Amino acid sequence: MQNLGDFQNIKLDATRPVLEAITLSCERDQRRLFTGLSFQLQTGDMLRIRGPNGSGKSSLLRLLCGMTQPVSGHVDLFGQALVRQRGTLASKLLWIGHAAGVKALLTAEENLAWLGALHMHGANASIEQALFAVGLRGFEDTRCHALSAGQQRRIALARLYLPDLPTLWLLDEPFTALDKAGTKQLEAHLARHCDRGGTVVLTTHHELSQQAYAYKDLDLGQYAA
Ligand SMILES: Nc1ncnc2c1ncn2[C@@H]1O[C@H](COP(=O)(O)OP(=O)(O)OP(=O)(O)O)[C@@H](O)[C@H]1O
Repeated sequence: MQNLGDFQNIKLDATRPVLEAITLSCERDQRRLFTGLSFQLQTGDMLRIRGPNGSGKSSLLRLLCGMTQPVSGHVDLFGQALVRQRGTLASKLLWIGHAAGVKALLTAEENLAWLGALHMHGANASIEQALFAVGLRGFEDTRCHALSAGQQRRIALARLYLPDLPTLWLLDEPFTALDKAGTKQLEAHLARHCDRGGTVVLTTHHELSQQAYAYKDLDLGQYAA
């Protein structure tokens, strides 16, 4: 079994953590990706997870939202073990995966209604406004197989503009396929969310603008064997 490295604790100032990783170790296909990873995130924190392809960024995000289990260690959410909150996770965190996840035969509006269904109910006006916010005005009724990769990504990201969202956002490669304007807009939206007391964890190869937000950095590549 290959050990790709140990982590140091990331010291993030804290009272009651929104999200806490406690000595997490992760394996995939009997291959050790990381060991002893610990950090805490508070309201207002933005954590960027970066590192080379295959270093375990998406795997870490999946641990943090309870989709997979660590080989050792655990994740706490709002001060309680995440595994004991399985039935209520949709109201506590929002995860957007690295694939756009849209259905080709559904329209932009239908896709967003479906993607947002875990967090909101009804409210067509909100769906329309969210699509407008990501620049898809006029594409509401277009089936997604007729949209570009960047436009499909924008549908997935439109979830971040729906009302009554959980405050903790876990985003896997959210900047993929976005143009410069879309990237800038998303950075500003994430910064605004944190300014309002939200918490964001994202994986990306993209260099975030330091001016947009004083984000924390976790470089998995530093720990690769
Ligand atoms: N579905 C899977 N089944 C088994 N192993 C997987 C699976 N997906 C990824 N892996 C392995 O887990 C390791 C980490 O993958 P992961 O997707 O977490 O990396 P990453 O840092 O997000 O990569 P990238 O920058 O390419 O998105 C890789 O070695 C990969 O081969």
